[in-house]
Amino acid sequence: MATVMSLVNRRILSSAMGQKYVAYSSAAKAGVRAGQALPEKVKIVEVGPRDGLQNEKTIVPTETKIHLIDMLSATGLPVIEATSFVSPKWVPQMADQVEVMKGIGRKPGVSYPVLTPNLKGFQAALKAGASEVAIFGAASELFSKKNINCSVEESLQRFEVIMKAAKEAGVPVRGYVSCVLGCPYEGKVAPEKVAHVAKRLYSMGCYEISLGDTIGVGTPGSMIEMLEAVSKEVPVNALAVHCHDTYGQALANILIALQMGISVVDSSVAGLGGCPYAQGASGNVATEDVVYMLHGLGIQTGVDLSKLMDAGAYICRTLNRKTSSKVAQANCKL
Ligand SMILES: CC(C)(COP(=O)([O-])OP(=O)([O-])OC[C@H]1O[C@@H](n2cnc3c(N)ncnc32)[C@H](O)[C@@H]1OP(=O)([O-])[O-])[C@@H](O)C(=O)NCCC(=O)NCCSC(=O)C[C@@](C)(O)CC(=O)[O-]
Repeated sequence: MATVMSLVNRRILSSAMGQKYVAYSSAAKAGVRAGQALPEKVKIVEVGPRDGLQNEKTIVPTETKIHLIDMLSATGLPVIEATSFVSPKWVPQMADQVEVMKGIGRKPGVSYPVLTPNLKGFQAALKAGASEVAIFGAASELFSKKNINCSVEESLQRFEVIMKAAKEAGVPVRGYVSCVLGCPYEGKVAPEKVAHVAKRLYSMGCYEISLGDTIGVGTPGSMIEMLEAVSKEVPVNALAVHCHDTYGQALANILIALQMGISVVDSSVAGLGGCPYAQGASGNVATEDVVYMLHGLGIQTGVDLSKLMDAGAYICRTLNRKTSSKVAQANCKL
């Protein structure tokens, strides 16, 4: 942690002095190599409207979802995951996916991907006007079974079918790997398993692979180990991290990922969320907290933090819940 703190201090100092920052890390054992620069820019993938809301117990009105997405569109976020085309029997909260896609005001330059577990979901997404989709696999057999009712291998075969249809339709596809740092049913997950699934998704044509710490159990140590294994199989510039914050490790894990060359971070406004098939998992890391940290490091995101906090305050007020964002709490926007 001392290394990370001095890294942060040096970044702030050197960015204040207008110099190009270079992080000299002593964590070489862990693969954080001396001389590795932090990225100048980070792309934030906002997953609140999908990952955040999918776990809400009471059905959120469609207009609320649309208003949230429209508010997020005004913040400068480049990607907002809007909904998912999954079975309404499995995730009733996402049953209004078509209305959400029809109702949102799409801002030019912003991408609104949706989750598609199978060809049926992909076709419905296309019909509803989705111009980007995401397929979602797992590094754990039991989680795959609980989440999408098939084995990891079967899921990859299903995804090949989606990829073929997506290529024909000219739709870019993002790939998720869940349980990269631990599984609610199997416990520890070997980094090699994560690397295997990530490689398969990348080889079939996903332009980006998002590595999900679904239950937020990872630490900087396990994150480094996992990223070392995955980056042997998938170029680091095609990787993203997707950290839940159950154990309060998400920002530290993200900082490690940045040090290792990753420049795409998933997060959820107000820290909304959790996976319905990962009991006990808390929400994603709050987007407000990620933006605050990145801007503090002198890294550009293009996101207006104040507008983002307005969006977070809106959804928390509407759902009558407390924000999980420390930054929002500190700024008393609620
Ligand atoms: C994959 C299935 C569908 C398999 O579920 P299944 O029951 O095996 O599917 P099936 O093919 O046997 O079909 C059963 C019924 O579902 C219907 N169906 C089938 N497919 C669809 C579809 N696409 N859209 C709408 N309906 C669909 C189908 O038509 C049929 O309807 P019925 O004849 O009984 O009336 C199901 O397991 C499912 O929907 N799972 C989704 C679970 C989910 O959304 N989980 C949360 C997202 S993943 C996540 O949060 C993790 C992530 C990405 O954030 C990263 C991280 O944090 O790790």
